[in-house]
Amino acid sequence: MSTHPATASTRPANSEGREISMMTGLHGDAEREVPDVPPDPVMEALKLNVFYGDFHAVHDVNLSFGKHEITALIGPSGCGKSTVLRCLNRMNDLVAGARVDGEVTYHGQNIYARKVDPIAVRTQIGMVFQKPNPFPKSIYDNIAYGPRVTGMKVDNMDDLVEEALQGAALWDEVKDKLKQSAYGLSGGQQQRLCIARTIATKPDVILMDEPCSALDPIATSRIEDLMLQMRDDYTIIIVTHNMQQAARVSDRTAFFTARPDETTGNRTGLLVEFDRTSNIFANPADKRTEDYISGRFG
Ligand SMILES: Nc1ncnc2c1ncn2[C@@H]1O[C@H](COP(=O)(O)OP(=O)(O)OP(=O)(O)O)[C@@H](O)[C@H]1O
Repeated sequence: MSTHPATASTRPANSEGREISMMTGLHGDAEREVPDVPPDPVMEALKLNVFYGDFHAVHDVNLSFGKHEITALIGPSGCGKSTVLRCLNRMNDLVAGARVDGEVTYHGQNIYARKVDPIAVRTQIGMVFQKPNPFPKSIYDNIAYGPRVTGMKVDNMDDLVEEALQGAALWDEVKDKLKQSAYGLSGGQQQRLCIARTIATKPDVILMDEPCSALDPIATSRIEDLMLQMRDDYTIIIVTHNMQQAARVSDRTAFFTARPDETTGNRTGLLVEFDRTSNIFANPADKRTEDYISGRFG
């Protein structure tokens, strides 16, 4: 099993690589140089295990998230992608019966250490959900809400709202209707509003849990463009079922699968392979990755 990019050069070549790469629309390293290992890791998961009650949902995950990179978490349904993502900003604290073992570090500090405030963690490590979930408030108040409730020092809220909406590529579409309800926006606009709401509190890392799964292809494409723009300012970690999307936007990909327990049949998620996205799609090290990305299972 290869879970480290440094092993990439020792892998056998995959004769199907070119075909898979074309199938997924992979942009590859030609557009961006992706180093062998995640640069200046902002976050790391170290021997991460997650349980829901007695159920061992995720086994021993080690991952490193490079600064200003987009990392995609992919794999078949139930392999623990969203569970891992939720551990990265302690969202699993809010799930009854969930227990996390191991460490998640943010700039070297374990976010599960006793003295750490989970609210502060979620301010630094923001999250965008699968379904756009604007508050039943105006566009303006959706953005201003986070800074207000977290007591952020804001010199000029109008400027902050504009900056966040600009950052989410929504400003031009809403600048004349900031006081109107966010519910009047299209699904794609609502999702960009949720991204603007997340960036308004000035996070460092943005977690995205299938952010485009409720959107049409045009809205999806706008969000993907936005992610690529945002990469200059944020570290982004995305769960996606859409392999083309992982190939189009991410620098690095982690492929997970689920292994059934021989006695109980319970399926525990595990990391199979973590590498540069170009390697995962064109030259995967593990047969399970190759089978998945070429559509042979999952
Ligand atoms: N709140 C919960 N309580 C109990 N079990 C849960 C809970 N959330 C997830 N699970 C279980 O943990 C396992 C991993 O689920 P998770 O949603 O993380 O997988 P996933 O790979 O993101 O799946 P999908 O692609 O279908 O969204 C599954 O078996 C799921 O049923």
